[in-house]
Amino acid sequence: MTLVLGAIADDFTGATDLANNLVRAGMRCVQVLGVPDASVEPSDVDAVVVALKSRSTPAKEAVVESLSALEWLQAHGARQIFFKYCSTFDSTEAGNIGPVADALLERLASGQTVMVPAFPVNGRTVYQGHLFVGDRLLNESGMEHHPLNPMTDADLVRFLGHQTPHPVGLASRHVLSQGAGATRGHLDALAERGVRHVICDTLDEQDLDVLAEAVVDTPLVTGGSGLGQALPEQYRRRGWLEPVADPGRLARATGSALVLSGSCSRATLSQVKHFLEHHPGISLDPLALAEGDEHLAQAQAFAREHLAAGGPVLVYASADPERVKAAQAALGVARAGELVEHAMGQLASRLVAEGVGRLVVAGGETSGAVVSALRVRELRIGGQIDPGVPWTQSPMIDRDGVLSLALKSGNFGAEDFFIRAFEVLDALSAGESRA
Ligand SMILES: Nc1ncnc2c1ncn2[C@@H]1O[C@H](COP(=O)(O)OP(=O)(O)OP(=O)(O)O)[C@@H](O)[C@H]1O
Ligand SMILES: O=C(O)[C@@H](O)C(=O)CO
Repeated sequence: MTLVLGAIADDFTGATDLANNLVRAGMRCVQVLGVPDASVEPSDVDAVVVALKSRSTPAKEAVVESLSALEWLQAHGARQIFFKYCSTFDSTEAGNIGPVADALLERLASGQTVMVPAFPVNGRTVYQGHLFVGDRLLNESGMEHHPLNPMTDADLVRFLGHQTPHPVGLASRHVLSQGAGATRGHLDALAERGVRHVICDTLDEQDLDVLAEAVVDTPLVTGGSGLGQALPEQYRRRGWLEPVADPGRLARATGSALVLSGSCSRATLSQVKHFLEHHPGISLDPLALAEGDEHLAQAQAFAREHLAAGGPVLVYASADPERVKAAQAALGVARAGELVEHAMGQLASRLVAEGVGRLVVAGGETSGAVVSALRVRELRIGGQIDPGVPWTQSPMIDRDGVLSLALKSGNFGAEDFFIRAFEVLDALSAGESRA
């Protein structure tokens, strides 16, 4: 089977976000977790999104994994490659976006790629190369407190310049406003001057359409999921896609309802607060996790009791910046994160074994830890809960039935997300397959 699009996502929620937009724009798409074996054949799909957990790993590891994903996607004929990173450009100065993009370009023998992080429906826009979250610059949006990759510079041309030895350029709104032809011409002119990475301004969906038309024939595109919502129309115009009746249909969801939250992003903190006003929840503290198994056992017992009473129930490590900093000062940044992620993975596998069948996970790294612990290999994408977050399903590993999973990016979703997600799932599995 020849793929139209092969995507490599640097975290699991980001992969789901992109897959969601591709499905909503009419592509048949599957999300695989990790690089599949060479023998795995994608069938009846136009796109595969390979979800990696490479956002916060050392750059060399991220490059090796991304190239291995590329090899698999190329072996299945992908016409275009999409490197998906966060709409808030999450990475450290020594981080992975530049090195991975450079390595992919080299392997694809291509001289240039666009960088389009914007996702306007979720308030991520780029103007004069500066990334905004709503009406705030990235570095004043709360992202400056991110536990793993605090974002302290909104100027993406400058920031990416720290991550690549190659020149970084800009396609400004002024250029985009002249249409796809002018934008293509601008990119070509930059390429002639050796500009390898082009940060693209994007204010709205129309800008995404212009960009998609300008780059549909380039071997590599990079960005957030916004570009993924615009590319399928360009593929259709080229006759590469068949019409699909309902690419987001899900099976009936069963089992009890659990929320695991390891995200400390602003949106998640308000979702945790809102959930706790209506349903039971228990917090996990990395300092207590470091002392032994007792703390995790208590959380598990609490969740089990409330799941038996009907659920939904929440287990959360989500904490405000001061508490996160205190844990990191005592344990180190990596160790604090690992303790929480390990605990979330353990809870997920134990509680799913006991009957949880509907699971919401908040946070990309947290989602990576949870789906790895659950040994989930592939996700079918269903209807959307909020922009960027669909319900997905995977076969249960050790028994019959399906596990319904919603992997929520830290800053996505309305305040009532953790509660409404289960209502949306009920509606989806009652036969209304699109939210
Ligand atoms: N109380 C805490 N103290 C220190 N670290 C924590 C705490 N709670 C969670 N963490 C860690 O913070 C990190 C949060 O990253 P994660 O990717 O899960 O969320 P996010 O960044 O909000 O989501 P996304 O990447 O989807 O935007 C994880 O490594 C998690 O283990
Ligand atoms: O692009 C986004 O904001 C999300 O899909 C994401 O990557 C968060 O982890």
